[in-house]
Amino acid sequence: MITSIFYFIFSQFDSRTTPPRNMEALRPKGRTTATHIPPLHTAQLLPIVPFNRVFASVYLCALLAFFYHHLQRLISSTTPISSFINLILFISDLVLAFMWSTAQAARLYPIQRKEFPENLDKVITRSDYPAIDVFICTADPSKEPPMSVVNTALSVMSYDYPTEKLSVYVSDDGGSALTLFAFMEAAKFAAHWLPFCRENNILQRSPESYFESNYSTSSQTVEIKKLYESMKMRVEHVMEKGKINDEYIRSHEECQVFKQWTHKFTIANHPTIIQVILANNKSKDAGGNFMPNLIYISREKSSNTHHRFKAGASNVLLRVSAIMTNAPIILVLDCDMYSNDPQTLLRMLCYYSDPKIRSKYSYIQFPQYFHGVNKNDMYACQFKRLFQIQPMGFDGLGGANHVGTNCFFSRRAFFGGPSNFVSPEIPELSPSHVVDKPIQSSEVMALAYHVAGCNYENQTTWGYKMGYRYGSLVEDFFTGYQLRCEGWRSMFCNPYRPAFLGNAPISLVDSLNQQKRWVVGVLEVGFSKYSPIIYGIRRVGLLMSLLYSQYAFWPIWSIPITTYAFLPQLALINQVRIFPKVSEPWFLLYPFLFLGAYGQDYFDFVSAKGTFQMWWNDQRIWTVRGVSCFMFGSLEFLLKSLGISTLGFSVTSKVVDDEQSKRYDQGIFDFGVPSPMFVPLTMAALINLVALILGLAQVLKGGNSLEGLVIQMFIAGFWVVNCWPIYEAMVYRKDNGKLPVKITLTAAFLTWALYIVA
Ligand SMILES: O=c1ccn([C@@H]2O[C@H](COP(=O)(O)OP(=O)(O)O[C@H]3O[C@H](CO)[C@@H](O)[C@H](O)[C@H]3O)[C@@H](O)[C@H]2O)c(=O)[nH]1
Ligand SMILES: [Mn+2]
Repeated sequence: MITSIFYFIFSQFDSRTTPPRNMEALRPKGRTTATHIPPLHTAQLLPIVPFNRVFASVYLCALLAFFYHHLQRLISSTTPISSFINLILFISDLVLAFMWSTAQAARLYPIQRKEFPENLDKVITRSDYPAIDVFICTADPSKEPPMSVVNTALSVMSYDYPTEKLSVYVSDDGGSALTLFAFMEAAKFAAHWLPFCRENNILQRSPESYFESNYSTSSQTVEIKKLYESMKMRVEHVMEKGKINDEYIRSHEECQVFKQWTHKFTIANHPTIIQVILANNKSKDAGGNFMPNLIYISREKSSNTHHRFKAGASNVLLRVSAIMTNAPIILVLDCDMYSNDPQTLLRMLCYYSDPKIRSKYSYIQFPQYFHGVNKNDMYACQFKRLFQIQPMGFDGLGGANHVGTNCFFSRRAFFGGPSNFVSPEIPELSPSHVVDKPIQSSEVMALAYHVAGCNYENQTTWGYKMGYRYGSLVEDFFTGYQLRCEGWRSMFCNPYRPAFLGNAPISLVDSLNQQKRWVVGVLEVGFSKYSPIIYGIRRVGLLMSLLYSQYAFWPIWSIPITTYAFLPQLALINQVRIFPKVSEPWFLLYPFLFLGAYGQDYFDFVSAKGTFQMWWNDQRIWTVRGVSCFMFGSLEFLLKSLGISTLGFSVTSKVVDDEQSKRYDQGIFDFGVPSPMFVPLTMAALINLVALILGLAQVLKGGNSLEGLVIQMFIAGFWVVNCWPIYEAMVYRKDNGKLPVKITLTAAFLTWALYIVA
């Protein structure tokens, strides 16, 4: 009964979205047609959905009761101090309840898709496959080793796909000759690697990962490994030296190419460089087959113009590729995300071979999976909820969230809504424009240079109505959301074998800094005129806007997390009871709400191939984020909004230091690089320990009954368990990853000051 009321309310609010309740997305395509075409894809609601809906209703009732109790307490507060405490608790719990409701939006209609690439040849012939442009962005050769970028490119160049239909575009915001050198070397190696993969039907086509795996050794593999190692040696040698030795330059043309890096060339000020490294009408591999196009682009930079980080780079890629190949489908990749499955393009075709789908769906998002994550993912870098679990919920509501990489776009989606085409300023950029000149012809090259210029976007709608959207450091989230608001649908495709694998940060500081950037980015969306709670709700419906709000307001988690890290503990130390006694009926709500939310989250997590320990670490890092990057990111957002600071896009390092990586593999926390973000974290660790000890002492002395303090003691104990690695790092570790003494002392002093004030 309750469920149906709940269901009814939501379906009323949500009439603008057309989730699969209209069954369109759920029906296996083709099964019902007269010609008996085998299905290319299916979609199914997850079996857990009925339970989720019932549980959501029950939980909602408990929440209503809980807030009734809260209000009662708030009204009946007698002293200013108790009003203050009750108010803070009320706000914190309100935030928790809001975040709970946003998470429910993902649990009401999650769907799982399946593709059948084996049926593809019954529907489309190879010669009719659409062309595909692949975009790979890199920004800094010192943080993103060119060898790893090159591996990403090689893994996609060797896809099981007609090579003449593939073009790989590399955007280098680092403007580095070394990166271009690496690509020129990679192109030579590709002439051997591509036929090798094809002939031997290799599954792992990133050479680095292939040679790390258990591959079968034959004389051919020995040979190809030698070629790879020699290329790697040259690239790494050049990286070490920081310049390209003459001995590595093999021809007059190559010499001319590198002459573009004149002495005036700097990262912030330089002209555009576009280098066609391989052209599919000219370059042949060792077996005599044509190779895919491979094009290097370093867009023009000038310190007087704003470059819009990755969004700006992606828009240059969109324009240059339009001039050169203008493929209708675009695959966007971060430089570390290599293809882990050569059949992925065929999976994508299971959807996009149907023009009806392409006219409605702007993108197909594949999840981000990572290699090299330690056994229990101690920094919770996999973001299972963001990348694997909630996208199914988004998808069921009509559109998956975009996560910046591993995504197949329909080029048309960058030019206005499905029925509202926004025409670009020159016809050559239009998705319907047919390229009829070879990519290296002088007209094509001249136009490509023109559209890559740093002032090209002035007086155009690039970044606002066309292309990737500007205004947020998480351009991926913002762009995906805007496309959804424009009326595009999108889908989430999560095959059993991960389609792509990337690097996750392996030190605490790196991961907190990455998420601090995300925090600034999402708040830029949450507090913009496009905020999901105001603008979004009218365009995408209540549920979808709730779901987008979860991310747009992601850092408000820090309000309840910080409150529960300090307030009950300070009260405990001062022998003040702030929660109901065990004997009061209201008490029961606390364990129910806590265990209910945690339990359901645990279930979601293990359903996405998680383990108990991974989940445990994940909830620990969630509390860590609450008192560090969420807080600091929000502060930075505030400063940025006030025009006081201008935080940029600090690229996450993909370089691994040996000692650090050893600690990571052993599961030891790394605090080595001092960061102010560690201070509130250490304070939380200290105050909880003190509160727990004093609380226990009081109870043992019999001065205060345990009955009234159970909840406070439990919270302090819970934090102490979660903070265990911090105590270790503070007290008895000697390695370079221990907590810097400076941080411990500052935190201890501030904790003491807090105690005095309280
Ligand atoms: O000015 C810039 C900055 C970054 N990048 C590229 O953007 C990608 C992502 O950067 P990374 O440092 O790896 O950021 P992450 O936080 O790991 O990336 C996630 O978050 C980003 C938004 O903050 C999205 O762009 C990414 O796709 C998404 O994977 C990399 O390929 C960079 O080379 C640029 O091309 N130009
Ligand atoms: Mn990354």
